[in-house]
Amino acid sequence: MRAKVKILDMYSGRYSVFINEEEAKKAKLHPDDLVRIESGKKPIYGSLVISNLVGPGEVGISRDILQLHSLSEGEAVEIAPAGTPESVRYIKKKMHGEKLRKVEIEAIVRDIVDRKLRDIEISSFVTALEINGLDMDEIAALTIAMAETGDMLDIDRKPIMDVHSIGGVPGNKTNILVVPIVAAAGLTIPKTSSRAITSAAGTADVVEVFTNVSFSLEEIKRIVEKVGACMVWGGALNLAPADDITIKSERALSVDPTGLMLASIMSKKYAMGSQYVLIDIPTGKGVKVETVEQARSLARDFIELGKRLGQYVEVAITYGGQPIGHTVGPALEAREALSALMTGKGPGSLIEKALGLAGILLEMGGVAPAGMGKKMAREILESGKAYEKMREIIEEQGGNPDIKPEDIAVGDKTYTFVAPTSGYVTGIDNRAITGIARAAGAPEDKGAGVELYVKVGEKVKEGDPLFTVHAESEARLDQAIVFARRTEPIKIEGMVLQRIGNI
Ligand SMILES: O=P(O)(O)OC[C@H]1O[C@H](OP(=O)(O)O)[C@H](O)[C@@H]1O
Ligand SMILES: O=c1cc[nH]c(=O)[nH]1
Repeated sequence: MRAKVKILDMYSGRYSVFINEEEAKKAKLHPDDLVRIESGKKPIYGSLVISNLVGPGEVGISRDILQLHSLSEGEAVEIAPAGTPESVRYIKKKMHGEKLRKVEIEAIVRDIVDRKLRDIEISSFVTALEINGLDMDEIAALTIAMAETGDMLDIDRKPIMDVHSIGGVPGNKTNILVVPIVAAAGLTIPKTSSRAITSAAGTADVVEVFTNVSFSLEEIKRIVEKVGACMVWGGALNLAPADDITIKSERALSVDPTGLMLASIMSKKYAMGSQYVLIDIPTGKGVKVETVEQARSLARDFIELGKRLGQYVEVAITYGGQPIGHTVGPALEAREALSALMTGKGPGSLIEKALGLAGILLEMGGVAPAGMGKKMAREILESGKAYEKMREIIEEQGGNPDIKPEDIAVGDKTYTFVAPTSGYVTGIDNRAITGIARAAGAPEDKGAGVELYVKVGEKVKEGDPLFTVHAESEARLDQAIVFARRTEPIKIEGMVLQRIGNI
């Protein structure tokens, strides 16, 4: 059918194409059908919404589509049902546990990027990967397809360093310290991050509290050539564009299938032209990797994948048994990271992890002798050079370099949980802490999150504050309180752990 474009002032979070009820009946189109819009340029695919927001002879376009395609009000286009793409058959193959061929993986990725696959099909792909996994041939094919369906950064500098965490541990604002330390040592580090996947705050969500994170590739190039570093959101660029689309399904399901995680991380590194990559694998109870053996096996996969992509990869297995630092949630984490950069001091878990990772990168990049990287990283942090570099990054990315931790607003609806008994903190449940922060509204509500007053091993007295939940609305705060009461986020025990009766 022929129709005139009507731009609808809305974002639906997907490619939505609106058609009037009468027109849909005539054209035998049904809600959520995949339709193709032909305008003489690249065809656009979207899911059908039947609505009287548009009149007969009109096709409504949500603003999501206009982010990557140019269509103008009143433009004449042709709408047709698109039919099920062949790649759905390949997704079903993976559902049944079969190995996918390179061409099949390429077809899935292309169809994700072209929006020929709808949310339900993408979620099915993510679920099939969570259950049946991918072998290294499939992972390498997926990584290259994800990178090559997008743009590639070409910076004329050497060496190009990069760091990426597989995430999962709450409060992991570590790379916000690592990047400026490494750049202050003169190395180039164009860092891209994703938004939260399973956590309450991805690095991109936290950095966005200080400054912009959405840039074009040309802008990134300019920023990196000027200050040697950036801290940007991968999803804003047309860089491995399938990544951010699959992450939406992963976030909704709170899963991060291993093969997809490897491809997600390494496709972004490949597209940024990174030559030396450090991967952080937080390991411990309640995170993505629970044992050191599993972490070693995943480390080998990252190193092998790096070899196939021509990248030198090292891996740090880090302690992830409890949250990093004392804050969880974008604004709270931004405060803690900024304060650590300004003063060179902060919670041991944050400072030691950041210095450890930065030290490895300084050695990998050849600016610190073997074994001396951490010491050099500490000097850079404590001398204020890392903070100066952070100010430059914030400014180049359009933020206020003079921002202070206390300028950052956190959710003013609060509730503090106290110790029900005296004893020792014997465990902090990572999943429960993330769940509370997410129930409070993080990462979308930047001020939402959890502030922890105790860490494992500390002694507490009955009534001592354990943690405060921050939210931006009373309703969200209530949800977080209910969630917290259903779980046991902080375990307190005396020296007698259990009493076994004589029965
Ligand atoms: O913890 P979850 O949300 O599962 O993982 C996502 C986070 O992990 C990575 O961290 P970084 O950018 O290397 O610091 C991602 O980029 C993202 O910020
Ligand atoms: O960028 C990231 C980080 C963790 N897991 C992913 O899938 N991507």
